[in-house]
Amino acid sequence: MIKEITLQELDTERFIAEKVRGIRETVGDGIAINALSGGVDSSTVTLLGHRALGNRLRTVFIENGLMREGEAAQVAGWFRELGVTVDVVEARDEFFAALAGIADPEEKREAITQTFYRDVFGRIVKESGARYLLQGTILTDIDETIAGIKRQHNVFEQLGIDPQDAFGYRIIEPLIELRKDGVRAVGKALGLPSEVFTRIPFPGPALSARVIGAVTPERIETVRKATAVVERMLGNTGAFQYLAILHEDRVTGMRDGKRDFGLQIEVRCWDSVDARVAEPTQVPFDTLKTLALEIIRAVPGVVSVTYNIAPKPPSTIEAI
Ligand SMILES: Nc1ncnc2c1ncn2[C@@H]1O[C@H](COP(=O)(O)OP(=O)(O)OP(=O)(O)O)[C@@H](O)[C@H]1O
Repeated sequence: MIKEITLQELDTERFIAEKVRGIRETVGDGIAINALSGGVDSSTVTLLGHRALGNRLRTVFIENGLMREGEAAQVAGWFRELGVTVDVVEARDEFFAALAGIADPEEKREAITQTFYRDVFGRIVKESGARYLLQGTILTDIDETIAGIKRQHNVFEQLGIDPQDAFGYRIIEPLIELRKDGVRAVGKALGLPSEVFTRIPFPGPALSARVIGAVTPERIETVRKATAVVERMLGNTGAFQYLAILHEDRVTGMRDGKRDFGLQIEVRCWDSVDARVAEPTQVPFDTLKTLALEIIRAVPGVVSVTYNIAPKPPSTIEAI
């Protein structure tokens, strides 16, 4: 049973000092590695690990072909400013090959987990000589995995997987006693820029969580373009999260005076505190209309844009 440290109990400087010491003791004079997505958790772990190990921590961003527009360069840029080198590793083909022909949401998650940890990351770890993986697992990830709400792709023990056997490395999880608010406080104290905190949540399976049905490079590109428009145009709503989903069904539309059996994008925008429950944001209708026109203009093949007005539950925030 992991003992929670609440935000009220958290003394950030003491926490950082203890974790830095712990990481140094565990890794000794070895090498550690970590996977950075640019989210708050892995960003905080990256800074903690660098404070403890300096260049003996290798930080990797995996270009899996499922991330948002310009994301790899943006994340690497933030960390360059902080003096941390991020290796961007190209692995698009491997992820798309693993996802080929899969439409079922759970199978997509599984294909991504396997490709990520066993194939791509497993290989990187082997090549690096690292014996330790620093990971940004937080208490909520554990709770959700145990409760069966979400199969987090960074929780192994609870799933009966021994990473040492399965992948050949030991895992260090310095944030495991914290929830998101605690992680933010630690990240801030370590000097993470506010852009990282103000980023909206983004799912582990990345844009593949927003493509209903088959995942192909073309379908991901469609949802990537729609996502860029949604993030640009709904960024000032103050909403908890906003996203675009590409549907499987095609619908009849009209483009340039001709019938066009085209694509359908669903927009979701949520008010929520902790993602457990959520209400659709009351975005002004004019904004929604402008958004729809911009998606149709910017994303080839789209003839229909819908807005989800069902709450969570029974809806979910992401599509899978
Ligand atoms: N493209 C990527 N490159 C490198 N690591 C990644 C990538 N996508 C996900 N990860 C890793 O997988 C972990 C779990 O991803 P998930 O999106 O579920 O994040 P999370 O638990 O909210 O954490 P974070 O806040 O760091 O994104 C991340 O913390 C990160 O270590």
